[in-house]
Amino acid sequence: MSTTREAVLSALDAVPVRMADTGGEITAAKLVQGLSVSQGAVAFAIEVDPRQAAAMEPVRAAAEAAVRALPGVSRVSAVLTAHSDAPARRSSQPQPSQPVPPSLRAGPGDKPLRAPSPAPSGGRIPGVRHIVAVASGKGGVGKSTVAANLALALKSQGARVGVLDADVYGPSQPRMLGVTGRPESDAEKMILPLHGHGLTVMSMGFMIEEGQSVVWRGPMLISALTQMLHQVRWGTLDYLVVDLPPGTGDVQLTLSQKAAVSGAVVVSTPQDIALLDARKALDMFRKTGTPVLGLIENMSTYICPNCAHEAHIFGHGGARDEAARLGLPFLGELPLDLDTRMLSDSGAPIVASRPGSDQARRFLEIAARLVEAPQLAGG
Ligand SMILES: Nc1ncnc2c1ncn2[C@@H]1O[C@H](COP(=O)(O)OP(=O)(O)OP(=O)(O)O)[C@@H](O)[C@H]1O
Repeated sequence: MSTTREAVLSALDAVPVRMADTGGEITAAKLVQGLSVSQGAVAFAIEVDPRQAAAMEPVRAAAEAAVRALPGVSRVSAVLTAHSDAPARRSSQPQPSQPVPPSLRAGPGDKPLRAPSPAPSGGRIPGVRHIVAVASGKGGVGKSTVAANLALALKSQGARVGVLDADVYGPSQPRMLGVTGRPESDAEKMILPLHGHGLTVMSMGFMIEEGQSVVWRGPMLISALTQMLHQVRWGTLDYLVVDLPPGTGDVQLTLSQKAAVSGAVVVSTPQDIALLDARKALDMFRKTGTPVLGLIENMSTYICPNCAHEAHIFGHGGARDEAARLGLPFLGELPLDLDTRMLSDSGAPIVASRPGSDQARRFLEIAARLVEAPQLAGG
């Protein structure tokens, strides 16, 4: 028999939350948002003041454990969330009764942390040899497409590869890799990732309902990303490819703080404006001490499928020139290609579904150049 909403709320009513300002106590049930109970699978968010998010992690864990202990519960997903700035305005702020690890504390006044701090256990994920971040200065340049196909190209070289979709604002790897479902957790409360096309996959998209919008603030992002890095059974992997959100924000910074990243690949289209943004991404990696393994130019040219004429719609060669200017490796260029778009958007990326195509060959060449990076040679 599966559990009911009432049973879940009553379990959460037994989880105490101490208020920071009054010293009084409420229960986790009072902070629960978006409770969904379906055939033994329970999901909910705990709404918190963004400034208290990291400190509320023990409350989240206790709430999750209380619900998991109910008869008829097969899966539990509990996340911390903040909706707009409402909780920040509340006079009574919740406070956990357990100490918070300094590495998870938010900066004063909800300001994002600015300087990298040491990651737990040196940021290494047991069993994972290399973490490779795929980044872009702006959205829509094909970063997720490149991340998925690059992961598949590395796998086709015989490597064991995982994909962590850290694009919290628009997780697209579930759709691109055709992987759906909710991850379960094991007896040690480690999250069990899902699998698709031979890749081990974890995405924020698995934790939220499709079409649901989640308002994330800095400390929540830190908590969610840290969990996805260090509380997932990644197993033995040669490469964990991390699909970052576009731009230069808290997720990028957190990854460099919480994980031993071997290096980053920056994807850009050739337009000046995209390159301008790519420069900002490169500058961020320089400041966080993350090696840049190379640049990729996507949507580089358009090759007419009928007459093979090559048109330079967005200009051409800008990323190659930029790489040369900065003394960084240029990993390759990928033309605009209808199959690439259709196959990625339908859950069967071109490297997996058309391995003999010209575009798949380009991804394989890019992967071959990437693994030559000195940062990926050892470990
Ligand atoms: N080389 C390409 N040829 C044709 N379509 C492409 C190519 N690369 C990406 N696309 C398409 O462009 C769209 C945007 O790609 P994608 O989602 O990978 O971009 P992104 O940079 O990750 O975007 P965001 O981070 O803003 O979500 C998708 O529909 C994708 O299929």
